[in-house]
Amino acid sequence: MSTLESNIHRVFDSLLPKIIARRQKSHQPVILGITGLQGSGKSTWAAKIVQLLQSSHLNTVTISLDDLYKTHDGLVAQRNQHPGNALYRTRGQPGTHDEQLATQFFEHIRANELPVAIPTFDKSKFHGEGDRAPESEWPVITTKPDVLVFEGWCVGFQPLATGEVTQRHAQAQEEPGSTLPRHRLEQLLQVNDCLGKYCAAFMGPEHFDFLIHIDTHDLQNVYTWRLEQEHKLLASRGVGMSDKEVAAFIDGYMPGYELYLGKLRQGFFNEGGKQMRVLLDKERRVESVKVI
Ligand SMILES: Nc1ncnc2c1ncn2[C@@H]1O[C@H](COP(=O)(O)OP(=O)(O)OP(=O)(O)O)[C@@H](O)[C@H]1O
Repeated sequence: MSTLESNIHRVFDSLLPKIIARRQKSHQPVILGITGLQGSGKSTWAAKIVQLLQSSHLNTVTISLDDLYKTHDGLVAQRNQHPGNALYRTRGQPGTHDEQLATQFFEHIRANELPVAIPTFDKSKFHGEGDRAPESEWPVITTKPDVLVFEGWCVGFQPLATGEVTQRHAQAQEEPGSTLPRHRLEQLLQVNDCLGKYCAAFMGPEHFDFLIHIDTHDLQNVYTWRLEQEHKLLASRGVGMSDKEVAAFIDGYMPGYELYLGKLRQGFFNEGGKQMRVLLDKERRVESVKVI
């Protein structure tokens, strides 16, 4: 077993009894969130955790926040409505997902209203801009899930009060390296407002039972990981972003990290014991795991 696998096992082993206990208390599926920085391994962790849950005889389904994007038309409309907002130039930020689709999906899952189709987004459409896959291609859940694993880069983020965003934006003008000054305050507030709507509808602490947060001490590591990933892609497939494109891509996520990671690190839930903070070092080795 690789080191990564054994680390995932370690986290899983401590979470499993809690998941089973929660499952026995309610008919609703257990909702486990997995969140983490770009390239930190969210999808890898999610896939392995799903596999381990299945082998523990827990019927498990999974969805990524990436599958809940607006249609291509919706993404274009969002971009056109906010022409000056660089954060809406591509998909990714709160505001680029279909809140109604997400809300309905989670409501059906929670109410065990089957069958439920899992929304699917095809990133290859429109030269990589992506579009929702036709509904006929969505996988369908026909048996009651015990666990739903919901993975996404901004899962666990919670909106800040307007005054707090204003203050952080003002302070950041003096902070070398901060990406916040690259955006106007109202642009950050637009995203913050959408995040608030997501949390009220389907992504707030009350919508999850447990959360795994994959984090690191130094956000610069995110650039290193993504560069490595793209270099591997270039070597194996001959396609991939240039180093400059990678940096610009990651830059788009930094304002979110700068604004929302503080609260997530302190704790997503009001009560303790439900969040696991996995801290990775520069080589993506697990440095520590803390239950919050
Ligand atoms: N701990 C690790 N050590 C080395 N490589 C890793 C580790 N975790 C993941 N990887 C590799 O890094 C790449 C990105 O992993 P993965 O897609 O799981 O990350 P992600 O956080 O979901 O990324 P993204 O945010 O880009 O969707 C994959 O090629 C994966 O095999």
